[in-house]
Amino acid sequence: MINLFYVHGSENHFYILDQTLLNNKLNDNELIKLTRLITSTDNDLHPADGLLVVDESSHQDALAQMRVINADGSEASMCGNGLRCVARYLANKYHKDSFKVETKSADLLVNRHADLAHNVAAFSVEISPVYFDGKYFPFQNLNTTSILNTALPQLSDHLRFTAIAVPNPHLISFVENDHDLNDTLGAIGKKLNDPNPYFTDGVNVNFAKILSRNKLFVHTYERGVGFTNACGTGMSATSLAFAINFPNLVNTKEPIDVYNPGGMVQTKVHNTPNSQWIELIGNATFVGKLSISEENLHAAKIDNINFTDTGEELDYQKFVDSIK
Ligand SMILES: N[C@@H](CCC[C@H](N)C(=O)O)C(=O)O
Repeated sequence: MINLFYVHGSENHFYILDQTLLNNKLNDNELIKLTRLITSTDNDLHPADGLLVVDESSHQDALAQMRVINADGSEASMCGNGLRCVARYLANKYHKDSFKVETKSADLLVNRHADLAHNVAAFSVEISPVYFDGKYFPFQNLNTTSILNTALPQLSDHLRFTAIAVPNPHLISFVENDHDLNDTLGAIGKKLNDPNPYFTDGVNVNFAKILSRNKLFVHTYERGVGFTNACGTGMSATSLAFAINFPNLVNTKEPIDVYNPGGMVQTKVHNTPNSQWIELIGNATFVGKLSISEENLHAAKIDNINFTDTGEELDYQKFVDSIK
């Protein structure tokens, strides 16, 4: 039997599959079918936004490789909440606290962090490379070549937007009321992730409320998923947009507290002319494991649900209560 680990960062849930444990690795079609199974709401599995696939890396510097398959079967170039969970998985497997993980665009540094609370393990992960260039998030028909605190009347009659790839694409807006934070976000997120003339590859859409100096609440409509409890790359890109668009409200020498519907993370923005990257610090919670035969993994089939709970979720919920 093979274990699929059920994990979350800020309640952004995934299953981790370690391909190195299999006699025969799943091919890409099988990975997509498995992702559709574990993200479907038509079964009794714990719900997830995607599959994190761990494999060997051919890069000299990297301990292992992580791939991210979204619920709709598309592959993302990065996942911040997922990388923290994979970092914890690899840290335990290889008895290391600091190492690099190969992702689609870069080998990223991860470090074990002090627990956030009793039994709430945490990791910090590098979010990079950062791009403002439209070639990393192709957009068209918006009558602009860059989106940096820019009004986009095609999308909204009152909001301004910033687009940043980290390196997956994010569109960000700072909003003032709950209607925009939820309903307008849902409408724009859906519009830009259905076939549309503006972002033809889709885009992750993050709406943020500024709570105070170095403090944000971020809500995300994810490409390939829909509304999510939290998006690690989204909170990182939004923190950078916060520092750029509201320099009087951000001290980049201090962490930014980023609250989200599933909890909170901290970000550290590194924004110098020569280097832009973000450090994302947050929980990496292992809720439990689902045991499944290798044959059923290949067939994307579950005969009976064999799930073992770790008990960590109870402690995570206590942590969330403590920050409310
Ligand atoms: N939840 C993730 C981002 C996952 C990828 C995204 N859906 C995309 O397609 O870019 C995170 O925590 O960063």
